[in-house]
Amino acid sequence: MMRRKLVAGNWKMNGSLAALAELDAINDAADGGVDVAIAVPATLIHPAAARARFPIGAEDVHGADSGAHTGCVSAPMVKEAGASFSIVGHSERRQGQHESDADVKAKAEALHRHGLTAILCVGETLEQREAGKAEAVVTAQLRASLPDGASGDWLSIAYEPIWAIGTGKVATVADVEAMHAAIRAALAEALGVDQADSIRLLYGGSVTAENAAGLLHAANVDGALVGGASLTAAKFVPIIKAAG
Ligand SMILES: O=C[C@H](O)COP(=O)(O)O
Repeated sequence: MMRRKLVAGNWKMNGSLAALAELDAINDAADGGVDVAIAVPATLIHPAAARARFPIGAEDVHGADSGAHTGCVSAPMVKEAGASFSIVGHSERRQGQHESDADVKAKAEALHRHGLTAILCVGETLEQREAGKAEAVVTAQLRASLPDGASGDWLSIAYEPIWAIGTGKVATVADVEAMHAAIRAALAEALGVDQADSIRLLYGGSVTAENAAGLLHAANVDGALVGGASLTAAKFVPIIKAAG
């Protein structure tokens, strides 16, 4: 199956109204044969969506639609603001905000309920990798957080080894290919081969213009989830071009 490449940015807790000027140059690069998307802080979704000609998303949503959840935003809220997708299960939320696999599953299902798409993140710690448990940890995480009705129409999976995030340490192409093959096999077991083949698998963790081409054209790699290098057009546009 031909899966279009997706280069997604994640601004994390960075950016400002002034930073939205970066979107103008990204608009031009986003007109090619590669899907481009950027997740921004909740406060920037509305102005970013007005300025971008590609999908703008949230970095997280709550699993419920509304209620007593101080500080959280829901899928219908980010949709109203202009988001068409959200990241869920980023390790910075699994670790920093103690989110469980069940939480992540509920968040993804909330997005689907409201017609939004999801990028669901999984990844192992350095300790787990060094203990030889990386594939077991990641596939268990995936199975437990996989939403009901999972399909490539609305779901992508991002493999983000935690030790590679923001560290400048990149997984080798061989390691990424091995993990993505394990993820694809786990998806096939859960969903059947056809559904599993429809789901895009992104790699995230210190992706830059320099290493993007090798990673993006590796087997079973259908795109990238880019943190630091998505903050400026100068760094992000070459990654989009490397995917093409
Ligand atoms: O969501 C993006 C990832 O956490 C990767 O971040 P990074 O590119 O800054 O390493």
